[in-house]
Amino acid sequence: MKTILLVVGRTVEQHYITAINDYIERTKRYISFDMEVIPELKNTKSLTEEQQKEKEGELICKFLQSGDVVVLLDENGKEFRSVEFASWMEKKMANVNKRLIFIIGGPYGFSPKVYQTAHEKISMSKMTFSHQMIRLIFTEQLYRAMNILHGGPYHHE
Ligand SMILES: C[S@@+](CC[C@H](N)C(=O)[O-])C[C@H]1O[C@@H](n2cnc3c(N)ncnc32)[C@H](O)[C@@H]1O
Repeated sequence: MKTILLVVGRTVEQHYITAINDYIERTKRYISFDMEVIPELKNTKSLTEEQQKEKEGELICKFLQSGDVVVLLDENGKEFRSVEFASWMEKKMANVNKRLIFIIGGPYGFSPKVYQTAHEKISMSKMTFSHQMIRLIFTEQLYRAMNILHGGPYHHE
């Protein structure tokens, strides 16, 4: 199984880039994992929030292939403890043949079409984070999950 984190818009702040790449590299010790970036839209000032979400949604859907298992990161999704997320990942690793795609929305979230396409929604907290910050939170949790499954020393409880 290949695991992909699909995001909208490049990260420009160096402190996020360094930290996100660190967790991606650490996670790659355990699974095939990459972050794919859909370039940010141009001239968004002439678009309403709904139009921006629609256009971002079209680009997201274009990236998806049949057989993908699509999981949205969404404040209203299912919440896990870290050990529970590790077990959830373990099941996916056993059952998903091709690609497990986690998607982070743009600044205004997802279009209705993306919600319709998704198989599951996962929340990292009931609070809303920026679309940049959530990349770091998710990659850290994915690394933590892998470390838990391999009995590593990273997670304590
Ligand atoms: C700034 S938020 C968008 C908030 C927007 N109000 C909405 O309705 O989704 C940008 C993206 O970050 C992700 N995100 C933010 N907070 C999250 C959380 N607590 N759990 C999971 N994903 C989150 C989601 O993918 C969201 O689409």
